[in-house]
Parts: sequence; structure tokens; C-alpha cells
Amino acid sequence: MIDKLALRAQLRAERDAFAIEASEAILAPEAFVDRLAAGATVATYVAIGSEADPTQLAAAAAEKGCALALPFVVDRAAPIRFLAWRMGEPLADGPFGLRQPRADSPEVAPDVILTPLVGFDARLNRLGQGAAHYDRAFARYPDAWRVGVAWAMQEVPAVPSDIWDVPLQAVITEKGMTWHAGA
Ligand SMILES: Nc1nc2c(c(=O)[nH]1)N(C=O)[C@@H](CNc1ccc(C(=O)N[C@@H](CCC(=O)O)C(=O)O)cc1)CN2
Ligand SMILES: Nc1ncnc2c1ncn2[C@@H]1O[C@H](COP(=O)(O)OP(=O)(O)OP(=O)(O)O)[C@@H](O)[C@H]1O
Repeated sequence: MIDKLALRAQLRAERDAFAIEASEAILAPEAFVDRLAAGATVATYVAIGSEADPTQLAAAAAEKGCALALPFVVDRAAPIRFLAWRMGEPLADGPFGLRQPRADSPEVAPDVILTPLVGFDARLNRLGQGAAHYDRAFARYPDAWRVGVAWAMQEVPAVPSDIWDVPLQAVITEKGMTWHAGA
């Protein structure tokens, strides 16, 4: 099986080529909105480069009465922290070309984690940036609903799975939501 490093490079290049044409935010599927409870905290992200844009998902969550949060990253080594954020609040430049909330925003525990993907497979295994930022977040918040967000073309037959990998429970693409029953 192809290793994660090679697969990551290949998928990033394919996504970059694809996203030159695709630029619309992913629409919020009804099945996603139905599962959100008012008062829950939904961690979203600010898309960079050719990543699928979760803005409509975050907007639907806010509309439903959810609080929003964004990941805050210092470098590859440090774990991400989720900081409270409201749509429209100013963002600052962070590492990796990211836009993030102010460092002094309060840290919150997410109930839902919208996760940017490099790749995914039908079993909802996930390939990320390889810095373990989301691996560690999933380990810290095991009860949060793990929802990947991607373009449908980022699906591959099989993402190599390591023992520490925690699979997603749902993936949302421009074609809708795939999720595992009971999850
Ligand atoms: N939009 C977004 N926010 C995010 C992530 C993400 O993947 N996307 N993260 C996910 O963990 C965390 C930040 N961690 C990151 C860790 C490594 C790289 C990284 O290696 N970037 C490559 C370029 C990737 C590309 O070409 O697509 C680089 O800087 O060389 C990026 C983010 C939290 N916030
Ligand atoms: N819970 C964890 N705590 C600390 N390190 C971890 C954890 N999970 C994975 N790692 C380490 O992180 C490295 C990267 O893992 P991997 O390549 O699976 O990342 P990924 O699938 O791209 O996901 P991510 O989006 O989280 O970066 C591995 O070397 C692994 O040992």
C-alpha cells in the first residue's frame, strides 16, 4: 500500500489542480444540520489554498444556535487549541498561512469538530497534514462528533491506517454527507 507521505503529496497536488475550477463553499446537508443541538460548540476552520470551504456549515450551525470555535496553532509540535470565535470577528495571520482568532480568545471544548482533509476513504479513515494536530485533538475530545470536510474527488480507495488513527464519523462533500450509522 502507498505510504501516507506519498499519498499526501499526490492528493495535495490533485486537490490544487481541481480547486482552480471549484471555488464554492460546501453547502450544509440537512442531515448535518438536523444533528446539531442548540448550545453545542462547533469547531470549524478557515480554509486555505485548495481546501474545501466549511463557511456554509459554520453559518448553518450558528443559525441553529451553536457557538463556533477555530483551531489556534503555534507550530507543528504544539497541539492545537480551540478558541471561541463568532462569524465576522477579526482574524490574524498565523503559521502555515492560516487565519486564526486572537490568541487571548477563550479556549472552549468542541462538541463537533469540522476537520479539513487531505484525503479520506469510504471507511472514513482520514489523511491530514501529518502534524498530528487533529489526531491529538480527537484523543483529547473523544466525545466530539468528528466530521471531515472535503471535495468528493479527495476520496481514495484506502487511506493507510496507523494504530493511533481515530476514524471520522461523517464526511461532508459538495455531494452531501456520508456517515456511519450510530455515530
Ligand atoms: N485550514 C486549516 N486549518 C487548520 C489545519 C488545516 O489543515 N487546515 N490544521 C490541520 O492540522 C491545523 C493547522 N496545522 C497545520 C499543520 C501543517 C500544515 C502544513 O504542513 N501545510 C503545508 C501546505 C499544505 C498544502 O500544500 O496543502 C505547508 O505549510 O507546507 C498546515 C496546517 C489547524 N488549522
Ligand atoms: N494522539 C497523538 N498524540 C501524539 N502524537 C500522535 C498522536 N496521534 C498521532 N501522532 C503522531 O503524529 C504523526 C502524524 O500522524 P499522521 O501521519 O497519521 O497524521 P495525519 O493522518 O496526517 O493527521 P493530522 O491531521 O492529525 O496531522 C505520527 O508520527 C504519529 O506518531
